[in-house]
Amino acid sequence: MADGAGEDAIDPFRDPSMAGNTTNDVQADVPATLAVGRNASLTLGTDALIVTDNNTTRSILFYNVLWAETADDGEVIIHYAHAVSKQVVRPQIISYKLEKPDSDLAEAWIERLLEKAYGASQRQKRIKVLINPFGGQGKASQLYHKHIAPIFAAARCELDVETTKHNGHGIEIAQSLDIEKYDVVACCSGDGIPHEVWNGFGRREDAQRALVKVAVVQLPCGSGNALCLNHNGTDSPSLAALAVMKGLRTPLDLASVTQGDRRTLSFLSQSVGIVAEIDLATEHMRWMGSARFTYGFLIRLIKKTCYPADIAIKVVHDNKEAVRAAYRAEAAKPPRTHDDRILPPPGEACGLPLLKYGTMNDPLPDGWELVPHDELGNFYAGNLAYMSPDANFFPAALPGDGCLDLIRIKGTLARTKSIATLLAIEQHKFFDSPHVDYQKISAFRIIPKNQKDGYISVDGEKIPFAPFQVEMHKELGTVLSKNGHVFEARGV
Ligand SMILES: Nc1ncnc2c1ncn2[C@@H]1O[C@H](COP(=O)(O)OP(=O)(O)OP(=O)(O)O)[C@@H](O)[C@H]1O
Repeated sequence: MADGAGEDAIDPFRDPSMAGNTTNDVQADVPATLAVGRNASLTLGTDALIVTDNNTTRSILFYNVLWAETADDGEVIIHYAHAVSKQVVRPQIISYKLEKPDSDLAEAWIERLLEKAYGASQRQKRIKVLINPFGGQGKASQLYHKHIAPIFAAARCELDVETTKHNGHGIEIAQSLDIEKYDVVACCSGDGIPHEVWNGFGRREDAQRALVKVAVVQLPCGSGNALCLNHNGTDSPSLAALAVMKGLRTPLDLASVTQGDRRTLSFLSQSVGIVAEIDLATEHMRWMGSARFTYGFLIRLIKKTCYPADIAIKVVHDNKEAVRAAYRAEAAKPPRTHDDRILPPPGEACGLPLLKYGTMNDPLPDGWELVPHDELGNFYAGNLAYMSPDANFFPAALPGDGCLDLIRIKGTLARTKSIATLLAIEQHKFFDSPHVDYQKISAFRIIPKNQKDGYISVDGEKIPFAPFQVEMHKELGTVLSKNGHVFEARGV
């Protein structure tokens, strides 16, 4: 996973005026170097701020610069995230007095620094922080105060912190949130709170405005932190906080899941079969962290179980070559610098989009065909790539292609082959495994059969063991991500 937090050993003598200069005309005459004391200077390099002080030179990546300002006495103060280890960054400050006081010059230079530090990412985000005190091993509050809040504060964000009080509280908070006051809802939790927040937005009369306007991000404080892994490329709380500070607004497809009379929004996955069972039947083993998924898989494999169902699928790309081509076409595009979706105006009624294919209660849509899957072992539809830190289950997944990636694996597969298939995930050979059926789809209906009871997982939450239907909504939700258009996962 890429991680841009380390202080690079870039060439400090590279001419900063030669490359990567994104400054506008107003700033063109601002010098790159600020003389700060007889033997010290601050220089805006290509990727980093170069600090020369008494013959020592070091660089601070622009990515790590959180804020800069002048103090009353004219001192230039720069706040940045300092890497104290591979997994932890902490805010630090450097401050220097200009050799010749010139507040206009200092302000202009700081503006240029912040432009390089933030690029297309919004500065001083207004953030509603939600902390789930029961997320993961119950340490969300501790993690927030130690690793996350200091980064947000150093970046001069406006923070409004609330602790969730009960199951479903995230839905209530999002449903009544004054969305004009916030740019981001940051969930210090597992994947459960983002799921609730998007569902809370989905219940509003201005659902589409809320879903486009307010980005939902996760700071990894739970046992399942897929949202963060995929968009920030890390499950370290402080690195994720830094990534969120620098995150680009990125549209994310969301799916409607209908079952009975309920319509739920799903951002992560829907599963029936072995993965659902592992996800839901091993909740009591949360203390194991993500290892519980591997453990659960091995235990269940011994049984070699089939989960028969009738399935209808609306296919977009029906074979691996077409899936790979779609992925590569998107990955080849330059990073997104702006969000070009239309934001419905405030006050306009804009509830969730209508369902193109109706609900599970409607007759099968025209052209759909229910196909018996009597030997089904795993039906797994994913919207993101990583499902857990070592599990890039859906390497071809894309945030805004309007598709779910669908994996089907037979339950009759020999145990040795099943284990080889599991191991193939970490070796990045899963996608090409001949035992894995992989497609991109826009909707499906699944009707489990010949089983009294079982597990169905939507975003890691258990839903009743009954038929359900899913339909994708292209770019309905919004996240912040490192590169704006593909996940922080190895693709295909
Ligand atoms: N104060 C609370 N008391 C009890 N449950 C809560 C509270 N706040 C939030 N929850 C619930 O905790 C559940 C799990 O949350 P979260 O995803 O943050 O943690 P997690 O450890 O990663 O769990 P999971 O692995 O199930 O996703 C959510 O369904 C949420 O509604």
